[in-house]
Amino acid sequence: MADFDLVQFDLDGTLIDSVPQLAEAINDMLTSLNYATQPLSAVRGWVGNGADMLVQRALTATLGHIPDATLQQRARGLFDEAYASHAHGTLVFYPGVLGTLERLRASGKRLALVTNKPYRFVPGILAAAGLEDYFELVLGGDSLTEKKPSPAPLLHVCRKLNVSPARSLMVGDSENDVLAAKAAGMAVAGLTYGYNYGRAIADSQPDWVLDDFAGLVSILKL
Ligand SMILES: O=C(O)COP(=O)(O)O
Ligand SMILES: [Mg+2]
Repeated sequence: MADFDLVQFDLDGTLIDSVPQLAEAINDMLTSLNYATQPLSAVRGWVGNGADMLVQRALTATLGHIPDATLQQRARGLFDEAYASHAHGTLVFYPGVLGTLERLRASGKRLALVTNKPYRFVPGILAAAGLEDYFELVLGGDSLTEKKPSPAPLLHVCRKLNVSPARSLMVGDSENDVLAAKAAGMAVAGLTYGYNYGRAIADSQPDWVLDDFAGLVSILKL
């Protein structure tokens, strides 16, 4: 494997456990619509394809069928309103994340963040987490016309930062991260502790399977 100059990180389920805040927002949305709330464990299985899909999956589980466009749009507005107030709630990093990011930064690795979360929520979350100065470029799921599993955002970062995909490593918890990286011609490390629709990340065959974020130190030969 090549040496890597650039590391692109996923956010939810990789750096922070954001399901508690997402579940609060989903349940505020459901309550506003006079539906019963959903358990955290269910919400965990719906994360990965951005806010529209999260809302659609929650409504589909509640109604027993896919919501019509009017309800979907109304629910998405309610979700956004609720998530804006919950997103910065007690943020929980996974073990090893802060120390490892600091070590990567100190070693001169270039770092970027590519999440499927709508961009408008991301700077506030990074600031609340104290991560606002770590990433040279931050993309949300709606920053470009395509989100992961499309390789487009990962390739966009490579182009903008002038680093070839072959010298870039993707780090994520979901098959969307692995598929995007493989399609971009990038190596990828998959973390086992995040959200992958309840499936094992190893099934997507990332180049490395890590139980612990600090495992990046040896992949990056620090
Ligand atoms: O918002 C999502 O669905 C997932 O976000 P992520 O890409 O940071 O894991
Ligand atoms: Mg993720």
